[in-house]
Amino acid sequence: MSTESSGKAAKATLRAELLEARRRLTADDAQGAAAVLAERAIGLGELTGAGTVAAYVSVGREPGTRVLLDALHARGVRVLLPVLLADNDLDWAAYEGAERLVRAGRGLLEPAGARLGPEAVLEADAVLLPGLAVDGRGMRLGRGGGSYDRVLARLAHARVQPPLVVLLYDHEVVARVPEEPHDHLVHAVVTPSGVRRFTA
Ligand SMILES: Nc1nc2c(c(=O)[nH]1)N(C=O)[C@@H](CNc1ccc(C(=O)N[C@@H](CCC(=O)O)C(=O)O)cc1)CN2
Ligand SMILES: Nc1ncnc2c1ncn2[C@@H]1O[C@H](COP(=O)(O)OP(=O)(O)OP(=O)(O)O)[C@@H](O)[C@H]1O
Repeated sequence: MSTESSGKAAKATLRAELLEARRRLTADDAQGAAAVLAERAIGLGELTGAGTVAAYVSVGREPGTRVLLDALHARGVRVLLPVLLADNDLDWAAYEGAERLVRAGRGLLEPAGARLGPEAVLEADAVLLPGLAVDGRGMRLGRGGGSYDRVLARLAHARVQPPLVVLLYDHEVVARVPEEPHDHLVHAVVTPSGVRRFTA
């Protein structure tokens, strides 16, 4: 078996375990974590000077981003949110408040405003990306759609290097995330117990 296919299989196994663990979280667990995560994330140096932040709307038992989105929006930061395209690539639109979010496919909430195009993410001064796990190198495991792999490839191609930050639960910082050649490292992870930065 090639390194690539074994990485893919190992990712699928770890992804299933972590999604199952998230499903077991109670609403109270999730709400408690979201409040602490928001407080930590709002104070991040990576976000304090940012004029534009690319983020996402947490759904289900994902580590909560809603309080953070409102705090950034209230601070005058331009917050870009993803819009899932048919091929799993991401378009972007500005966050205009919770009342301007609409239900989309796959349980997602997406911004109702004008689509800015997939290249809009290149304007972000920091990128908050979803994940299921990260390891001590900053290797991230996503949902497997490859959406953020494409975002990260697009940033690398344009030679822009905004800080890449993942919000996770504590147990999702793991010893090792299986990797494939297309994977990119992130710079920091925020969990309820703290912030960890990775140096390449
Ligand atoms: N909140 C959020 N928004 C995001 C992402 C994400 O991971 N989280 N994405 C990251 O790339 C993109 C959307 N990609 C997605 C890919 C797969 C599934 C998915 O498998 N959903 C399940 C139902 C939800 C669940 O229980 O997990 C499904 O369709 O069966 C969802 C979003 C862009 N927006
Ligand atoms: N730059 C790219 N362009 C198009 N497809 C890509 C790119 N990078 C990776 N992919 C494809 O996306 C699929 C999912 O990759 P992977 O399992 O690494 O996703 P992930 O990083 O866990 O998820 P996500 O990026 O959505 O958070 C793979 O089949 C991979 O070949």
